Amino acid sequence: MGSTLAAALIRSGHDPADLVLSDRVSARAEQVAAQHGTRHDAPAAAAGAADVVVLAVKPQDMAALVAEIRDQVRPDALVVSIAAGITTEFLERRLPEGTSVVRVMPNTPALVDQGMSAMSPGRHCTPEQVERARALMAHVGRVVVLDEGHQDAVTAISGSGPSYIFYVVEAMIEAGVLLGLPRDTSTELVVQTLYGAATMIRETGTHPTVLREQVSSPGGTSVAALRALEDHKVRAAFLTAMEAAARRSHELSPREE
Ligand SMILES: NC(=O)C1=CN([C@@H]2O[C@H](COP(=O)(O)OP(=O)(O)OC[C@H]3O[C@@H](n4cnc5c(N)ncnc54)[C@H](OP(=O)(O)O)[C@@H]3O)[C@@H](O)[C@H]2O)C=CC1
Ligand SMILES: O=C(O)[C@@H]1CCC=N1
Repeated sequence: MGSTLAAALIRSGHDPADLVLSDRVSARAEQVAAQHGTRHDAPAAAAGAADVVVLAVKPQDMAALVAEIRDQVRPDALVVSIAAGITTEFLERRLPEGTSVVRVMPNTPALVDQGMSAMSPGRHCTPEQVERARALMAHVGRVVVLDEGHQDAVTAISGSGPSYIFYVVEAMIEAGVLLGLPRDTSTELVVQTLYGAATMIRETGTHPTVLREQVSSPGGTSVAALRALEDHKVRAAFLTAMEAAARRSHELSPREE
């Protein structure tokens, strides 16, 4: 996710020379930096040189990373975390008093500038810093600012969301193959159907229920399929799945000693 954001910043016109990438494995940072023409450095040195520090490690690695960089973070720096489950309070307690922190949940469609990010500012952020973080994420798609209490739900819906969509796409492609279509034809049919349906929702502003009803001719094929989905409790499965994701996001918040 970190390299996706770096690539997007460069696409949007940021000078690669202004970006410094880091990874636990320095050869990996070096390789990604070479790919994008950015600089790379050890985490503490990179943080010390930055006016915006983006933390993009797994939640389980966050405490160790923050301990590594805390003495180098500039007093006027803005620290942006994209980690699931890591609260602004967790970061504020570990960074020097008064450090400005923003929690952001992005998603992988940022890779094609169609990301969805939800951001929640910490206690010390000024309105200008909130705007700066918003502008940063706006380079890779849409941004909403919301209360941090909603971040586990956001993680379940838009953060992890692409994985469910890809799963449904996989299943539909497989169904096409089962019905005798060549795999590449099935893939093209499914991908364009997904793209078309998503564009319709966005461009018409019509509720998905109405759009679904428009496809479903009385006594026809769509209702036959939708009936089977209801029989298999697919709607309930989605609700349960997203509750599980939100619960997991909450579990990833390390307990304070
Ligand atoms: N993938 C996604 O769709 C999304 C991910 N996120 C969040 O983004 C974060 C990263 O996720 P993702 O990109 O999937 O994870 P990855 O494991 O692919 O990337 C994290 C990278 O950080 C490195 N790392 C770990 N500890 C340190 C350290 N102390 N200093 C420097 N680098 C370190 C890891 O090294 P190593 O492999 O050796 O551990 C790894 O290369 C997570 O917190 C996740 O919740 C948020 C939204 C969407
Ligand atoms: O699966 C995960 O934990 C991360 C957070 C949101 C999307 N991917």
